[in-house]
Amino acid sequence: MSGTFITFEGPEGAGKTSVLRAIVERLAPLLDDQLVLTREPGGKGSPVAEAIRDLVLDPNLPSMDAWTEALLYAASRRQHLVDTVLPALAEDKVVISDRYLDSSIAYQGGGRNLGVDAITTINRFATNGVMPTATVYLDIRPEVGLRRIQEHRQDEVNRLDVEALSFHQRVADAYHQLAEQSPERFLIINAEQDLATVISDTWTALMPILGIQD
Ligand SMILES: Nc1ncnc2c1ncn2[C@@H]1O[C@H](COP(=O)(O)OP(=O)(O)OP(=O)(O)O)[C@@H](O)[C@H]1O
Ligand SMILES: Cc1cn([C@H]2C[C@H](O)[C@@H](COP(=O)(O)O)O2)c(=O)[nH]c1=O
Repeated sequence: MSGTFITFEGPEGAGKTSVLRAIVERLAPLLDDQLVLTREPGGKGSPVAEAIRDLVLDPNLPSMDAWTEALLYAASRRQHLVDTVLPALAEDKVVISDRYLDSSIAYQGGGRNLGVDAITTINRFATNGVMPTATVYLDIRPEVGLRRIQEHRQDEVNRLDVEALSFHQRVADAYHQLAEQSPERFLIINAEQDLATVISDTWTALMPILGIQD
């Protein structure tokens, strides 16, 4: 792996989609075809991973065993790495992914109570230890993020959105633990600020990693 691998993480409604859109708009003219924007579960250029996404997020499925869910996320991740992330990094590109393995540790390890160690083990196996260069963490209290979604967005409700607040609190707690353990990788952004400030803070944090001068 030689390119730059940036991941965006956060609880529901943290603003990943909005912030990523703005960051990519600013980066695209600078990086041109050296920039790859993708997302998990699923991923750009990975039909198998996308098929797993449809399954794992389907709100109409009655229930799914938590370990099955964890394995499906890991399988989607594996396919996305092989199809999209690793080839781009081998060409020295900048890959930005909306979510990666920290999501599994937070949602399945924390939210579903499967434990951080077990989910880390499954994902080490799935990723062969490929870790992001840096991770932007949009830090928001779960109740604030969920309120944003309820107020502004009625579409695309997935199986995780509808979990209880206690689930989302465990997700946020697990993210905070990860950030504490890997301060060199996590760029923590206060996502409760107005959107323009969140975007500006994110840009400032990413510039040195991307070797860009303002
Ligand atoms: N800083 C902000 N302040 C107020 N509202 C915001 C802010 N950032 C995003 N929003 C609004 O909150 C809602 C959720 O934002 P967005 O879809 O970007 O978040 P997300 O993290 O991608 O959500 P999800 O976890 O559901 O994918 C949108 O309606 C968006 O306009
Ligand atoms: C990668 C990954 C994702 N999830 C959950 C988190 C979200 O509820 C959805 C993805 O939708 P979003 O638009 O990015 O918010 O999937 C998860 O539980 N585990 C994972 O590994």
